[in-house]
Amino acid sequence: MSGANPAAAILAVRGIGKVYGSVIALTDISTSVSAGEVLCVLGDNGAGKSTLLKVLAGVHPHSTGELLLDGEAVRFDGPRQALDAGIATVHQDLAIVPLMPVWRNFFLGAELSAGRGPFSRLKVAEMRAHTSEQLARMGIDLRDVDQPIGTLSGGERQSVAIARAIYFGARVVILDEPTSALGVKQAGVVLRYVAQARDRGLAVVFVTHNPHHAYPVGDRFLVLNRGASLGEFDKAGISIAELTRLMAGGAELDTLAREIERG
Ligand SMILES: Nc1ncnc2c1ncn2[C@@H]1O[C@H](COP(=O)(O)OP(=O)(O)OP(=O)(O)O)[C@@H](O)[C@H]1O
Repeated sequence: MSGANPAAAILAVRGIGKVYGSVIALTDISTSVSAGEVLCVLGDNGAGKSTLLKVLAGVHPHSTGELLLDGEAVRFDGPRQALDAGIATVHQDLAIVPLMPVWRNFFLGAELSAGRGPFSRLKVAEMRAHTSEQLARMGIDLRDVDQPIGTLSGGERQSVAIARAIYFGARVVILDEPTSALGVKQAGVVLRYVAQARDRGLAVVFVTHNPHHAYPVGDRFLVLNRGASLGEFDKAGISIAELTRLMAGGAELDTLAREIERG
């Protein structure tokens, strides 16, 4: 079913489970992602996608099973520790300051400066140049890195966030529904940069409920349903029609269609 090679994986989970009080959010999930690969995590509302993402990103500790980084079992104390280990998450609602220039947002919280204390000054020219260079490397063609980031399209903003994660040393990028609020064309923009990240050797975890966005860019597809795995598939092992049907709970939809058919 799946051609995953856990031995080569940067990040993996083995039999992971997560409970919130009495709510079982995940049971017995195993998967992995390697450099230069896109793992798509698919599922309907409440399937457990966000919970898996939070375990991978160090936001919530897992309740059972193992989280493996470069083959070693780890337990992150928080998202900072995961980030230091090279696991970056790009959230759907990006933490940006819309009125600030693109370059300022690119370096937000990690500004380059010279000197100390009251005499320190921001290295503005360098930050501008680095931003332009990094965006160009991702094939992101912005007219001007001085324009407020709020003037970019949603797809471009997500793409800048991906480029930023790579620049600051991510080996694994977790994308949390990056295309769900976007139209077809803008989603295409983001998918192109997901492929760029993969081609630059990153391990990408792409969380989505849209199989049409996942399929073109994914190498493997983990389908979740009510906290359990419905299976993990190589692209060669599943068609987009099958993936869509599996996600939507094919049999349930067929029954519904029969029920609401006109007599
Ligand atoms: N902090 C929490 N406390 C209690 N239950 C939670 C918590 N977070 C998630 N859950 C429950 O865990 C289950 C899985 O939720 P999760 O958010 O991971 O699903 P999801 O696939 O990301 O769904 P969606 O696409 O709607 O965001 C749900 O039943 C949800 O109600």
